[in-house]
Amino acid sequence: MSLITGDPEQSPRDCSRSRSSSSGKHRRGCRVLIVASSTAASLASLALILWLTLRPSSPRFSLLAATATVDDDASATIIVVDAALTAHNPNAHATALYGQLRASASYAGVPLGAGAPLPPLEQPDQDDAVLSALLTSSSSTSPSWWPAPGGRALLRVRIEGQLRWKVASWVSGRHGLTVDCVAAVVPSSAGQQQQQGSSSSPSQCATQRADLGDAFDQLARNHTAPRTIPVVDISPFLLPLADNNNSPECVVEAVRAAAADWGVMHIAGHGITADLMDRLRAAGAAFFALPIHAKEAYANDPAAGRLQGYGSRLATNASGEREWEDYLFHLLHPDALADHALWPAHPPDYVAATREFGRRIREVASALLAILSAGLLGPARGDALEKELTRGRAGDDHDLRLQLKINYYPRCPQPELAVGVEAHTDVSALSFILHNGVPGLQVRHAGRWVTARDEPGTIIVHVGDALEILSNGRYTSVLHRGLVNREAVRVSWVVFCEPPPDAVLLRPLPDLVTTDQPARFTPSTFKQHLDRKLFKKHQRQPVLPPLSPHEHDEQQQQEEDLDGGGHQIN
Ligand SMILES: O=C(O)CCC(=O)C(=O)O
Ligand SMILES: [Fe+2]
Repeated sequence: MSLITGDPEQSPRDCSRSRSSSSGKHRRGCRVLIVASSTAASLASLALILWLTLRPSSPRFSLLAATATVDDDASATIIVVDAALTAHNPNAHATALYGQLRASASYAGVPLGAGAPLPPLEQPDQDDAVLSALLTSSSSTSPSWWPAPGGRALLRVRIEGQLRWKVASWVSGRHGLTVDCVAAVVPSSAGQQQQQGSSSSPSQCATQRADLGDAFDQLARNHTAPRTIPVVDISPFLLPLADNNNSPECVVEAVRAAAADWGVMHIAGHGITADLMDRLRAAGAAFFALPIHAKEAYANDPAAGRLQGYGSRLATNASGEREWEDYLFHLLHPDALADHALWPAHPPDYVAATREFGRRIREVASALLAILSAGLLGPARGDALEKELTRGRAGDDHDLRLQLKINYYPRCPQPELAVGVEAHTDVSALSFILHNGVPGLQVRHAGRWVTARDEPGTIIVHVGDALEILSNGRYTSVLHRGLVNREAVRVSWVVFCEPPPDAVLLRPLPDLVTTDQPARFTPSTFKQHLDRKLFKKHQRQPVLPPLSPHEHDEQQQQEEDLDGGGHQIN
């Protein structure tokens, strides 16, 4: 009996043909799938490249004018706020699309009415647009908190909404937008002429930054993160007679690894007593507790080139940054070069405690430079970095300079709108930081901001630009910033350890320059490096991104790749 049936579909031949045709279909299907997915991938990467190259900077807002009018009649008090803001789209290739905009105003934390919707707006690149809002509130009694006639009211005018970007025909997702402006107005009554002084003067507005926030919240978040700044006990180099668990070789390796990977570490075993650190803290805190006129006796004048002394950045500065700090800055070492007239006479222990701290930090700086040199060139070359930073010469003119900056960050009611110190790298070789235990310092590591923990008794050490240059990039000048918070005043004492400004040429140590690893930096004096950085900083446009935290991290990284930020006085 034949197994061959009359059904062609069942014959082995047909069967094989049918198999080959199905695998042909399968191959065709696969090809289509491959072409489709590679087209989608190319389009996605094109969109990504487009986004990365054209990534827009957020619009900038300023308050053009605001008036407040009060109409008291028998039955109600009606307050009308009329505010006009300008929005500037600073981008060259991106249109800003604003939607769901709502304006509101408040006085002393009390909302003035329910707010008012604003029409959607499409703003072409480089365009300026005016947003105006008429906000009315009505209450049955005259509000007791309203300023007396002729008095000034600080009104908060806020615009919230959504922002999308349009680049060619591509439109981004929605980002939240919050704009806060403060308007100082003298309210007029309804019968008065408008000119009778109710208008506020133009001022900058702040755009909320998703990456900022209260330093305490950031620290709490950090506690669940696995990454923390390394703590290294350097006592074998500074306290050789102490009971050390570590060998000098282990210390060299731990410091080298921290300086290369993080550019920052907490150092323990530095030999500076808790008593001296407490005296320094008490003296600095007592200075900032003085009345403003007493502090202003030491005022600096950066515009006139006088950087040393007492200064304040409690405002939006010229480059659009909203830094929230007071500071005192002066040379600490060599003592003979210091201008002691700028060292506060009050409290009485300021000079003695600060001078003694300077002496001790100078010793720690030598020990750390020896450890870091050994980490680059081996134990026999422990003197290389300090020699290079001082040209191997003795005397005050060639000695390392120590500059002290005491940062005082007041409590900030809206920490998401301000930053203590903007992201920057220090120009110094090393910076030593002591603080009052209140969180705020954040360092950049592997694409994320990490909030420094309080490690009692330790001193934080940053690698600065000068050391990154000398090490030909093996040590990392750490990007960092200072956050503020609602609850507690933060004070930090930063000692910048630098080469003399003109006497030393900063360049990679010759032993670290090879054909495989050519010099990554061109030689310059410390002063030239500082000037170049300040120049770049002032050229830079502020970027206030209304982006989500992770987008912001990327954007921040991009900005950082362009320029590590500058610092006027370190
Ligand atoms: O306050 C801090 O911890 C850091 C301050 C800082 O980075 C600076 O003054 O350069
Ligand atoms: Fe700094």
